Amino acid sequence: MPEVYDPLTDPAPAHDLRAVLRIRAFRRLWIAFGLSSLGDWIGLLALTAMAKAFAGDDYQAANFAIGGVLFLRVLPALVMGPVAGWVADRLDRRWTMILGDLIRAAFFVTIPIVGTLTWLLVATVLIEIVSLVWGPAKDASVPNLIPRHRLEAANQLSLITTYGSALPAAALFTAITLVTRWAGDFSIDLAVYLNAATFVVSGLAIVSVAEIGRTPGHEHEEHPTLWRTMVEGWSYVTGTPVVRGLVVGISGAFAAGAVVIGLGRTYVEDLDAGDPGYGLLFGAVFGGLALGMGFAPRLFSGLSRRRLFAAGLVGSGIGLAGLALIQQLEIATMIAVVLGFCAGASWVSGYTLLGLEVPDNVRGRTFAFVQSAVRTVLAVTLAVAPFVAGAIGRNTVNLPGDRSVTYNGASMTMLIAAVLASVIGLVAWRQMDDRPGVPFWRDLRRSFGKTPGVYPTTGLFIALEGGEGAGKSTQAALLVKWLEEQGQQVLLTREPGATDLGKTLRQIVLDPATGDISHRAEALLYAADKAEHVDSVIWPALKTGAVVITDRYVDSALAYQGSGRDLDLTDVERVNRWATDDLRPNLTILLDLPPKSGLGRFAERDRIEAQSADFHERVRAAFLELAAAEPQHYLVLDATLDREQLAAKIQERLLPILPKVKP
Ligand SMILES: Nc1ncnc2c1ncn2[C@@H]1O[C@H](COP(=O)(O)OP(=O)(O)OP(=O)(O)O)[C@@H](O)[C@H]1O
Ligand SMILES: Cc1cn([C@H]2C[C@H](O)[C@@H](COP(=O)(O)O)O2)c(=O)[nH]c1=O
Repeated sequence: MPEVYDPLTDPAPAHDLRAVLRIRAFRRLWIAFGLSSLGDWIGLLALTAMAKAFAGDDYQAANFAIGGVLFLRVLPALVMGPVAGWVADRLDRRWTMILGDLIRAAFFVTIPIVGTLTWLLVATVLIEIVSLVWGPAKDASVPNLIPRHRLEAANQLSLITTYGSALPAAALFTAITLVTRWAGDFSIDLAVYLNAATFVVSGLAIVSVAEIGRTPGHEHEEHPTLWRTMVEGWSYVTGTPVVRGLVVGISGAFAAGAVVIGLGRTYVEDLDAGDPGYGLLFGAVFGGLALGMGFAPRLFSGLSRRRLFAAGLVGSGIGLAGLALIQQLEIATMIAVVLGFCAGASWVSGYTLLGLEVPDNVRGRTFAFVQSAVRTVLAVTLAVAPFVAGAIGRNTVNLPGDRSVTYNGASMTMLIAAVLASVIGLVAWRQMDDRPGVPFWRDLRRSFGKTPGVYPTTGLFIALEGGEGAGKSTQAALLVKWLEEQGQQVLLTREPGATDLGKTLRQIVLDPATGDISHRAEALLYAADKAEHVDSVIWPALKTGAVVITDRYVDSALAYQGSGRDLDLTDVERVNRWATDDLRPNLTILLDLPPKSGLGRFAERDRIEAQSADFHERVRAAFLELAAAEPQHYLVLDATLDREQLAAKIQERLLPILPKVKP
């Protein structure tokens, strides 16, 4: 049985990489794939060096041998991707990975022993085929080992480890070949044996990750044939708009990157920048990529991942257009960093979305499909882009008034790719947007640099939120009763009005006699109630280990004063975070009800209830938006259900996260 991890048991922010590594099963898998990646890179370096050695002194033969190794590493993915996905979804993923590692180790060991170029090339293909199965089995397992809200951080770690291990691998390879120089060609053999050893250790590390196992819940399913699996996988990818958008988008991001790599050489030639310029451009794109993967999720922590994915793509397109149009190396380098950043942001969020949105039983196939699509796009783009650039050539167009514009093939091809990447980004946006009607710029401004918040580690903090008459007080009372039956120490409180000061403030804000007051004054009165409430009621109770239930909290201020009154949401948020010391509920239960139904449950109206229907509609939409931005901290319920049904759903959600009751 997989360990049960609940998002609420570890209060660390979602993007905290250390929190992901605290999850034992993931940590072990991470060590394993870190070693596999290290081995993979050492293997690539060692095999190209060995191929050159086998080819002898003939310059042309050596180039063909090295090119052969590189080509054969890409080729199997084009042909074998769907088969690899079938294996990853059908077989026990843990054993697939263990055997995969051991088989790869065995193949590597045979290469220096057999000692021929032909076997080296054959073994390269066989190793690559095994890797093709291993990768999707690993990618598809990760979402089962960690809570949903940590998947992005886990993917950041995976990508950083996979690509970042190239550096230590290069250092290790150099060290081995330098230290064992006396051994001649045998020093490369040593590198290959070391590489095989990393695979063996990786396989052994996976033995201890029992949580991976076979896809839970699918043990008794019939096993479809390879052909049916492929057809089903294909119809799933093409027939599910979100997944289709993701696959098209990820391929687009890779095509944009491949254009820069494929045309970089001629592009810098046109800038008279030569080899150093090429190195700079290359470094800028990859540096930006690493920054995007590492920092974009944290920087835009409040932005919907679907939006971040599509916006990253459009950003890459715009960056590419900038590169094409600006013919100055310094500025081009800065643009290349931005381009890489956008592509990195898109890559990590796309990868995370695949893990979140694709059901477990087709996840292996989907990852394998993406792997094949990406490699095909890379191969085709790398081959076609220089050809298109060459066909366009260098041209000068004469303009009226003795003016002329000179453009070259590389820039023009980049411009074409820029338009394509932007269009793909927009198509992905249309297919996937999960916040229709919310303007992107407003969303972006709000999400930028949001603070992670403080989640209590003693006791449990629960907020009930929703519009007027949604049933919060009713559910709060039922919840208190149930929690006490569970032996919990419970405190029920509310906003505004739980303290002496709060009672006075409540009277002011809700009494119709108060009339119209400044919206900012209203926001500050509610915030003052919260400050007193948190300091004198909520924190002291949490510190004793109690379950604190508050009937309304900060979300009410964001919805009523922020969206209802239309104050600047960032300001309202800042004031409320300050007032509450950024204390956040472990779980917010949102009871969603059309305002008409809720208001219809009362005869009398207080000052806020008496606001317009539009006001209450804005409030409802704002609550839903807040929940959608951080689903791991919310339980959204349809409040038209009857009281008992709602209470049962709340209990089911809370049961696994209740504090341990002291005997
Ligand atoms: N699930 C339900 N179905 C139908 N009526 C309900 C339901 N839950 C509560 N009610 C009724 O709706 C009215 C409002 O309920 P309640 O006071 O719990 O709502 P509330 O969200 O706390 O309201 P307020 O906006 O004043 O905070 C009460 O008369 C209650 O009995
Ligand atoms: C906390 C909080 C509340 N409000 C509004 C929402 C309601 O109309 C009232 C509280 O009445 P209830 O019967 O206790 O639900 O106040 C708000 O506008 N801003 C807030 O921060």
